Amino acid sequence: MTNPDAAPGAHPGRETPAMIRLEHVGKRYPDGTHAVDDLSLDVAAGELVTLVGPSGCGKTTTMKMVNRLIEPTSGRIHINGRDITRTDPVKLRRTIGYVIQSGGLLPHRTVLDNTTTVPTLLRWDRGKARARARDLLDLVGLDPDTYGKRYPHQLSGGQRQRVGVARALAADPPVLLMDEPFGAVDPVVRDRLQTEFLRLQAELRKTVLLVTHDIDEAVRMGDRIAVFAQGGHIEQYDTPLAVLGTPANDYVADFVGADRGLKRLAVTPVTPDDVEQPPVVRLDDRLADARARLRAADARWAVVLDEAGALHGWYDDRNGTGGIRLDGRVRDRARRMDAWVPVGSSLKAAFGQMLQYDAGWVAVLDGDRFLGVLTPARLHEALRRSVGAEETGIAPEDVVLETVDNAPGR
Ligand SMILES: Nc1ncnc2c1ncn2[C@@H]1O[C@H](COP(=O)(O)OP(=O)(O)OP(=O)(O)O)[C@@H](O)[C@H]1O
Repeated sequence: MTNPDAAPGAHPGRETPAMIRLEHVGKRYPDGTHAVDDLSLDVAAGELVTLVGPSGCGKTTTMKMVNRLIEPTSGRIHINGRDITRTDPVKLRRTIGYVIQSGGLLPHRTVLDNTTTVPTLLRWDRGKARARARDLLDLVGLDPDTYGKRYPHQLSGGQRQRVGVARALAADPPVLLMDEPFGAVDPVVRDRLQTEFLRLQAELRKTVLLVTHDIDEAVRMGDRIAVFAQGGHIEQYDTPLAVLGTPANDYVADFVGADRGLKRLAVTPVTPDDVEQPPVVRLDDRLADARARLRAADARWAVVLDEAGALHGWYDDRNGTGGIRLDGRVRDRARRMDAWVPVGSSLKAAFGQMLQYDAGWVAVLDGDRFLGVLTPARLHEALRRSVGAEETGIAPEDVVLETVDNAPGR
């Protein structure tokens, strides 16, 4: 299963031919350090793979061998079927976007000039290169008129990172290498940059290798995660759900942390099977009719939709009619409620909405269509089902749970 927060079209790679293939790759530095050892890895086109592990375990060395900033001492690396040792390294690097932690911008060049670096090296027409750079700055959330003429020191850390991403994408490379790209900014900015990059990736579907030492970032960003250990080998290479659900060994279990059950919230999607159906009334319904419907369903509250069928909020019958005439309309008693998530969002996003709105449920929508509500009990069930599925190999929807009483509207 792919990461629900990750790019929708990005797929775990087994069905499609690899865009990046490492075959028994090793790197021994001249001083004898064995940084990478017999490492094999396939990354499918359009897939985002995170390389995660503690400091010094060979993640950066592995990544730099893909654009030949470092030469392997054994093994083969192919990009799109071509052995990269047969490609001139300088030419190769112009076809691979590269984003590093500090942004890696040239300090004496403006943001616009930094962004046009690779297209200029590729001898693009100047007008075309600048137009492309402006589009990309816009895409990464920087107004080109405001920021294009600034120098890197006139930007915040987060803005520099955005320019770094725009620059890496300028020549439209199929492959993007990102080395701790969000490492130099504070957690709030990092979270925003991660979200923005995932949105961008959903559109661009680049083949991405992203190095991080942060398991949360690896889980959030990756379609698949490669967990590295000291000595430069991979202990597990799988989807975030599988790595969190069934760590391959004690090392991986230790690395992903004791709270891996919680981390699964971020990678388990809300499906239509998870929602329940409380009674639904419309703003224009008569209160008497709404009450009758609630009574018939033995429920205390109902979801309220507006005339167009969009979520408005809820109607609570618990306090009786309190003197309000029953020939009134639901709109007289309805309360607004903005807690909702699109189907397919992560359970974590749904839980976040519940907390933000202090709500006992969130509506789940498919486009504008109301599918039902997710309650804390249902959320817990979905999480347990996903753990059960991982342990038993059964599809999540077929996992049988001993359920708690969580009937809607009660
Ligand atoms: N030029 C070099 N010469 C000798 N050893 C090196 C060289 N570059 C890196 N190493 C060693 O190779 C190992 C892997 O380094 P690498 O930078 O790939 O790790 P990493 O997982 O990216 O670490 P970090 O998260 O700290 O960046 C380390 O032990 C490091 O000290």
